[in-house]
Amino acid sequence: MSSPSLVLPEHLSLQHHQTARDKVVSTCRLPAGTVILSVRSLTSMLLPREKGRRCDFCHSLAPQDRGRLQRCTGCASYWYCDAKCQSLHWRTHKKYCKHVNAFCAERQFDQLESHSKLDALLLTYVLAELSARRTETKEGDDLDVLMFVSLLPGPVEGMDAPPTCPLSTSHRPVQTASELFVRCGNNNFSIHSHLTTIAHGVFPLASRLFNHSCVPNAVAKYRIAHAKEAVMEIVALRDIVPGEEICIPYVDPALVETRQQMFRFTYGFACICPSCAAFKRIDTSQPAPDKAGLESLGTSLRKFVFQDPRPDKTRLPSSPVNLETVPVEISPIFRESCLTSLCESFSAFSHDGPFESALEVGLTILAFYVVIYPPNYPQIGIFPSHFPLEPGSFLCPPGMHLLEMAKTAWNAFITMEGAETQLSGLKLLLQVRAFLGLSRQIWAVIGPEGDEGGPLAEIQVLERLLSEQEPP
Ligand SMILES: C[S@@+](CC[C@H](N)C(=O)[O-])C[C@H]1O[C@@H](n2cnc3c(N)ncnc32)[C@H](O)[C@@H]1O
Repeated sequence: MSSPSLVLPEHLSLQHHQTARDKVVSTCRLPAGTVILSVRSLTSMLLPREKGRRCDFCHSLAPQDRGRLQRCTGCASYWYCDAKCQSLHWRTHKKYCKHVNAFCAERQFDQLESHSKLDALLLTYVLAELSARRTETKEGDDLDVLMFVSLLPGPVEGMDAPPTCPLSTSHRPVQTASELFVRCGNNNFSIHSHLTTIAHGVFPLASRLFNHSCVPNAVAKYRIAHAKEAVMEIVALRDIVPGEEICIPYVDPALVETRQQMFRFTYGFACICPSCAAFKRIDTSQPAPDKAGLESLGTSLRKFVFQDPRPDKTRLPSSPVNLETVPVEISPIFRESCLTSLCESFSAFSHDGPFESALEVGLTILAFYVVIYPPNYPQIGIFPSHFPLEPGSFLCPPGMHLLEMAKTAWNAFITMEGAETQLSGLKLLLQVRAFLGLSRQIWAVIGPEGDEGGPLAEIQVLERLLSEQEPP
């Protein structure tokens, strides 16, 4: 399918890519924090666990000051902030409102696996959106639709499209459900708020432009606002030089083992980057390290990354460290099961104590992230109960690791027993300040995203508490 002509902002240009058709490069220097592109979704779909908590149109949380969300009286299965969001959604929702409950109750839908149910609903929404646009334009497809149907198909070509909900419309899209379905899997983004996935969305221009990198120089964030469709913003993580390709991560780079499968099965390519090549040095046919092995690898990793493994001596490295530079004897710690155990321990210790153990394990996780993620990556915390992941989704709650470390050091400080010295208290306060400072630096680059509040608001609260402890 030929591509519609692209009108790009002046700071971007499209060039040929050896295997991924095209790539987008910067035409000038783009400083860290630049919003490189801002685009609205063609369509988006709330995840089932968010239904009734968030508006089906704008995805905002139920407003606390205005009480509960309002239900669609037609199907009673879609919820809105108010009449404004409902009427904005009605242009597409009216096409399946009458049929959606019966469709979801049918055996054919009910027997699908949960990821296929999501595919079926997303495909229904794409069909409803295309049909609404045909009704509105009467002249054929608009640029967004042409862009979507010109996207590279994923590796599901030849696979049957899932069943879709019948639509009430006299303007059916000209494209078949299969033609659209093969472009949904590899061109579908997880919309997140404070790093928690809340919805999936299709953003054709972003899909057309950005290839994947395991060490990306940009990331996608989302702006959610009442009565507006979700907006994706692509933000530069570091200064990008003229002529440099701009890439985003399609999967969480911390998934060093499963990311290869996701590239192959969801996106249809094999990643040959240096980080993926370095992972091949690890013999995954061997059992993963046991508890004692993990502890000793953790100490070695902290020593390698921070020079001094003691929590109060932590300094981030001045020169870049990455998977390629990690000594091969430490590299088994990058097995995914190790990260899961570390995160489980951190979660338990930082909740119930002992906080010193939480800080030690937390530092090992931080060392892991410093190796895996590029600078200013919003340090995604890991939540082990989210395994196994849906393809293409990111590891999400409980939020940014550095902020969790600051909170843990704060909790250690406020629960200190009388016998502990003033010096220990001072050391803990220094740690709170150091972790908060690093966290603030990252969020200053990323900027506001998702719902109101979030990490920036939490940082402010902790900064205030900290200032009350310090002499004026
Ligand atoms: C969202 S599209 C990227 C846009 C694409 N460059 C274009 O010209 O339309 C995703 C597809 O691009 C290809 N792709 C993206 N990143 C890649 C990479 N790092 N290496 C090889 N292929 C890649 C894969 O075929 C993938 O399914």
